[in-house]
Amino acid sequence: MRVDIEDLDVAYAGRTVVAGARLIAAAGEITGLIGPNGSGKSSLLRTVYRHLRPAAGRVLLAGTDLRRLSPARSARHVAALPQERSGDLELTVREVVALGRTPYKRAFAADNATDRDITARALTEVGMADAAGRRFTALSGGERQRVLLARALAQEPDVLVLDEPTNHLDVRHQTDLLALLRDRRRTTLVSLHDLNAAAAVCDRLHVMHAGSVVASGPPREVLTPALLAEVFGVRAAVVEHPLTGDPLIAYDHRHPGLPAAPSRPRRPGHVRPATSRRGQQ
Ligand SMILES: Nc1ncnc2c1ncn2[C@@H]1O[C@H](COP(=O)(O)OP(=O)(O)OP(=O)(O)O)[C@@H](O)[C@H]1O
Repeated sequence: MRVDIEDLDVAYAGRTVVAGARLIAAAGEITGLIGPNGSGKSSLLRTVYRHLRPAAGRVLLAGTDLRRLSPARSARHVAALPQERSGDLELTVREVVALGRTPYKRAFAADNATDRDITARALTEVGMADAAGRRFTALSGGERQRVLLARALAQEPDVLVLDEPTNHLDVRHQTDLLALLRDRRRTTLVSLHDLNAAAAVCDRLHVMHAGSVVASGPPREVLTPALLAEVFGVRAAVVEHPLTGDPLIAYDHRHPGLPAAPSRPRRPGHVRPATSRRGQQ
């Protein structure tokens, strides 16, 4: 199910932090959002999982304005792993994951056999089946992250929205999570700080800077030394990953960052404009 973000503004108490963002998350593709701290990635994602209302513009789900759907209906289509954490849930791991079934149930209805199967499968997929009976609050940060991903998977959404899903995860679990996303092949909108992970897993990337989408395209076209310098202020070489052939960014960690980029960078000429629809469904 395709997601269109059209001329989106997001504001907090009248302060605009995302301005005129346009992008498409094509059906069945993994669409990555990258950008420096504070560039607006979470704010944009919050409008897709309806934590925030757009100040202007629209989010379309398969052509329908999200705001025309009831919360329960949109929750059957869109599930999120947000940054704002429900950290104090006094529930077991299994109960937290079962919350993903809520949009399919009448108020206060108990889980049926299908709900229990889907919950168990989601826990297995994230490698947390053995922890099903533990208290959620007793888990480590990375374990909580995986349980909350299982909750989103149990929601059986058409669209997964993941805000920094690899936060807290060790390298093995990062790799497993990214493989899971690739295998599931559903429409996924994901923000990532790890640009090498983004290069490996995303079909298309959108780069945010100071509230605007400044470049869009396949990772190979977007992740260039010039863009990394201009948007992220780092010196880096982009080489070919010796095992996978994906772009691999080799950062120069020996020297401080480059001089601060202007808040509205020039759109790099070699990157396809953000509004391009070529190759999208
Ligand atoms: N709840 C909020 N209330 C007020 N301002 C906010 C809120 N959340 C974010 N902001 C501001 O909005 C701007 C964009 O923040 P946002 O969290 O969307 O960026 P981000 O790209 O996700 O950053 P990061 O990479 O650090 O997670 C920042 O200036 C931030 O301070």
